[in-house]
Amino acid sequence: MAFGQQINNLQDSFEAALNLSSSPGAVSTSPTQSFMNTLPHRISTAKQQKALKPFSTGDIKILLLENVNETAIEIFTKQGYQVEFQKSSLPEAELIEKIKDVHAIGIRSKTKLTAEILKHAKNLVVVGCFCIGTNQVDLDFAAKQGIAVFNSPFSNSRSVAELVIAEIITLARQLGDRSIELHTGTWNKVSAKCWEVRGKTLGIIGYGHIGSQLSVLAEALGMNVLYYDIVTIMSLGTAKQVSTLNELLNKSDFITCHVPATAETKNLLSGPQFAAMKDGSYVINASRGTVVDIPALIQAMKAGKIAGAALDVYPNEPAKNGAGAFADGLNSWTTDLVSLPNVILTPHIGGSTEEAQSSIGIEVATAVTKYINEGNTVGAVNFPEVSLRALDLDQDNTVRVLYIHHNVPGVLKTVNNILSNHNIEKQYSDSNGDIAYLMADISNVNQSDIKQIYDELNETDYKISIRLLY
Ligand SMILES: NC(=O)c1ccc[n+]([C@@H]2O[C@H](COP(=O)([O-])OP(=O)(O)OC[C@H]3O[C@@H](n4cnc5c(N)ncnc54)[C@H](O)[C@@H]3O)[C@@H](O)[C@H]2O)c1
Ligand SMILES: O=C(O)CC[C@@H](O)C(=O)O
Repeated sequence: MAFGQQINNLQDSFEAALNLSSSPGAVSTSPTQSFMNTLPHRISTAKQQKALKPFSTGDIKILLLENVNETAIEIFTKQGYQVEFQKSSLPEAELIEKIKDVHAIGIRSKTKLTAEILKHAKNLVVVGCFCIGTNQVDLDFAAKQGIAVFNSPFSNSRSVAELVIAEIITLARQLGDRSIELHTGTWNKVSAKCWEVRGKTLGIIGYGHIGSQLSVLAEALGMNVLYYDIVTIMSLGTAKQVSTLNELLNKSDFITCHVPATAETKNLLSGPQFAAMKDGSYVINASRGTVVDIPALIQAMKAGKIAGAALDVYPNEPAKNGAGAFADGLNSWTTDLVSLPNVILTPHIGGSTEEAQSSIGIEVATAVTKYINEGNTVGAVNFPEVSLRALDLDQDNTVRVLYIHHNVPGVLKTVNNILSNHNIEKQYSDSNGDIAYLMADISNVNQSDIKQIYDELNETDYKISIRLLY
């Protein structure tokens, strides 16, 4: 049979498989003519690594929201994916409409991918969070739907740490107030309650990527550094870990939060914690808006207990830029907060630098592309991390099986019964809680073998989704 004819038959059999399946990932398994037309060319370049494609790259639809960096757009466009780009996040109803149709979505911190929204995402294979935080995505629900989620764990850490350093000095010198006064014509040359930061103590809550980077910068300014974390972490420089949050609060002049949004960190700093701080201390939060109880902070500032605060994050944040967006309608305490002296308010820009955004764009877009094209989940935050070495370009009768399933006894036995009728070149499987993921390269298969493998896997119990790459 001529090669072109074989390819056409293979395409038909995949399209048939597609029509038979009802799994969430099934839409992604069928090659189309445009992809198939590129195959003879790719195969003729012997001894290079084979570029696996899930189906026609031109059919892959990616929705990028929240002004994701152009480096990501370039990477996706080079792959031939269809990219839709929006500067802001979308209202829920519009997001639900759009998400029904896409295979990948790229977001930052504002887009909430709740179970309610993800339920509509029948074709969605992967979410790219172009940021550090992933609390805006229902990670468990996504995993149960067979949707892998990737983020960028540290590309903007340095930017946040630098912002916090700037804020420490800004608060200590009341720079925000002096600047606002002078902008409105008031000359107010004062030194009362303005301090050097040298010799002061910085208390860092959460000594991860950002907290530890900040520790190094603060020591370079001559500050003493204490930190509190739920895990024991090696200190950098001469920083010291303390064993209780209260100890940190009692001993620090500046307290800064760098923890994720979790049930445990909700209102981590509230009335009792402000009361435990030294008189005249300063509070900084560039982590998540849930971590600091802002009405309690307002009270502590009004009582003169806290001398200043810098906030970059809020429980509710506007969906897009614009005048009037930050108001009592969004957070009821806004008027009270903005009227306090020595409060620095920034619109969630801790990670917003050219350097950070461009490297996040590259990092997350590359991870998403590798998952779409190769099934590689290294770096996924809700999936087991599995990777198989690439196929050689001349391995043209090989199919890569990606099988996402519930982690229950007996599944692998069933799956390997199906696969073991063929030559398994290599195979790797891992689990993460309830979700397990198997990658296998099966060689010497023809189109009817591939269709059979697909159909049989599709019938297995506990399957979540299947993709076949070749
Ligand atoms: N403002 C911004 O633009 C911006 C930018 C990047 C990250 N962030 C936020 O900052 C957070 C921290 O970022 P990171 O990269 O340093 O994260 P990380 O995961 O590297 O570090 C977080 C640290 O917090 C600790 N921790 C968790 N729960 C804790 C608790 N209850 N008490 C004390 N410590 C606790 C962890 O053990 C870990 O060491 C992110 O989760 C993200 O939400 C904000
Ligand atoms: O860019 C953003 O929207 C989020 C930045 C930051 O909070 C993060 O989690 O990386």
